Amino acid sequence: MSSESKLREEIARLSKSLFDRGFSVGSAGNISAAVEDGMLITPTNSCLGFLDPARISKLDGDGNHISGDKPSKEMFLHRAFYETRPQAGAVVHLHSTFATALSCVSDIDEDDCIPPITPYVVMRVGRVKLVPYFRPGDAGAGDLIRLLGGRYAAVLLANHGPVVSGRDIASAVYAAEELEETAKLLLLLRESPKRMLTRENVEELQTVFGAY
Ligand SMILES: O=C(CO)COP(=O)(O)O
Ligand SMILES: [Zn+2]
Repeated sequence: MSSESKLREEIARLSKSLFDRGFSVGSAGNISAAVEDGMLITPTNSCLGFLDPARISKLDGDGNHISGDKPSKEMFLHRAFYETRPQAGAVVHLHSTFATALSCVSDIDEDDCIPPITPYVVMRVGRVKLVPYFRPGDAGAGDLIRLLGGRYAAVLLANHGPVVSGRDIASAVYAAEELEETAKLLLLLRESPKRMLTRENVEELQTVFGAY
């Protein structure tokens, strides 16, 4: 099996895993992975639980649709990550419940909207930036992500949901899950006085495990 065929299978397998555990519902969300001559991305209006690997869309390096079903309308978000983060090999966009709930809260810190409450969010996701609301499929959100210059591996789209990049498809999926669980903790603890990780704690994690 070619490496692209394996990647197609991997996208379908991990997408189904996310769907089966309720990280995505209906036809929400999209997943992409970089390939040598462009990228693979889930088709628009497809359900992450029932992808046919052979029908996953392929775009060339300029974003032209070259094969498979019609690509996700959020291809702009995905391309913005690949263009600004050369280390990114995959991107996951979800409407996962708690991260999306947090994206609708009006008083979150735009520069650190998923603050580090436990170590794994530092180790797998890093600091998360809030991107203002755009209609789904509006290329403007991609333009804003490009303006961030690759400083964030993940962003939260206001009133919409997270977009998370990783070195490969498994890392991007794990990071999206970690972001969701952290959003859940933050909302569970919203009314409680909290002991957050300190700047020293975060720096130690970045030194030992690498910065995201
Ligand atoms: O999450 C989505 C829109 O933001 C789903 O869009 P697509 O079905 O075009 O991938
Ligand atoms: Zn969406």
